[in-house]
Amino acid sequence: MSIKPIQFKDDTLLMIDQRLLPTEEVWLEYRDYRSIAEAIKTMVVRGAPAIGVAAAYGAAFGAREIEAEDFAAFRPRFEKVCRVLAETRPTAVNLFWALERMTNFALAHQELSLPELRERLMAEAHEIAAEDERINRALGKNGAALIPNPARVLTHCNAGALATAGYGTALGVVRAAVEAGHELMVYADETRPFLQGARLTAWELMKDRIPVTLICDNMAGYLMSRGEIDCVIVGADRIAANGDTANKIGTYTVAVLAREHGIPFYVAAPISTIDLSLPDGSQIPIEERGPREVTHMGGRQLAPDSIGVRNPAFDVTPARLITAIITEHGVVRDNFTAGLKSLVEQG
Ligand SMILES: CSC[C@H]1O[C@H](OP(=O)(O)O)[C@H](O)[C@@H]1O
Repeated sequence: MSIKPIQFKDDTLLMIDQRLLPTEEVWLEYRDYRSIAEAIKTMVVRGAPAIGVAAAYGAAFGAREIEAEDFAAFRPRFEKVCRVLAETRPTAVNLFWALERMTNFALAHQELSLPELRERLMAEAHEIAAEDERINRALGKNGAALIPNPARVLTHCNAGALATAGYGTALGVVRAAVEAGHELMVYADETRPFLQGARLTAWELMKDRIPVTLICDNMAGYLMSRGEIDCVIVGADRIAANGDTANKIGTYTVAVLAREHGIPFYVAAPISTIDLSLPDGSQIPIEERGPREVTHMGGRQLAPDSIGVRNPAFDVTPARLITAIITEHGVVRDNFTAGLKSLVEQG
């Protein structure tokens, strides 16, 4: 049973602190939108779908903090809550998808009393969380059919249960393949600088007793050249209308290597990660994070003081390097523009 990194108990949001895994399993408690926004920004909670779920809960808690006579007075204050949450991280479109859904829900129910609206908004956040896990299981089943049996699967970053409300997207495909009886093992890229692969993917797969081997990011090409990788599967933070995909920094590098070696490269993501408003990936905002993630590891300084640092947290893999995009509504193999539009319109 895969972990649920976001839980709601006794009117409190509990989120596992993903900055401390794998050595410390610390659950933090949240009851206000500003602390939830800080948790997203500092990557206590991370992963596109999980960020969306956390933002939905942030909006619901924010609504509870608003004292207003009527909806007309409530609305601008609720929109401010959503703005604070929207300003946390720019790349994962799930964040904005969730906030838009919460805003539209409030507008559609503005005739309710404010106490009732507040409760219904919290219920909507619960629904978004519950839907996410159901979506991941459907996505996993759609993707499992693509995984060879046996298979050595390379992943990058963490698109697992820890990156969602449960089960995972890329790792949801891995879990579904295992549940379908596939014999497989996973090579997990460590994924510098935040080490989601080493710290999170390795940890959650070992908890689920799925064979996993950790590699440094610069080892993937060597293993591919020796025929030791059968397919690659990654998550996504934003997929443009033509299939260009933003994902964790280093994903593009893996995709180029996979193409060079004739290895299938799969992207697994829910429909809420598809952004049809962007015709291609050139306009996807790429988050730049602080230098300390690069210059320090575990509190130890790795580079000279005042060294110049770049730290883009994502890159964009062009659709031409992607074999298929796996969603809960089905798999798109080529002509991504038409295929993705059709999947999104299935609603
Ligand atoms: C299903 S998670 C999608 C995506 O989010 C991660 O980014 P971050 O850890 O910075 O939130 C990574 O790119 C995953 O592939």
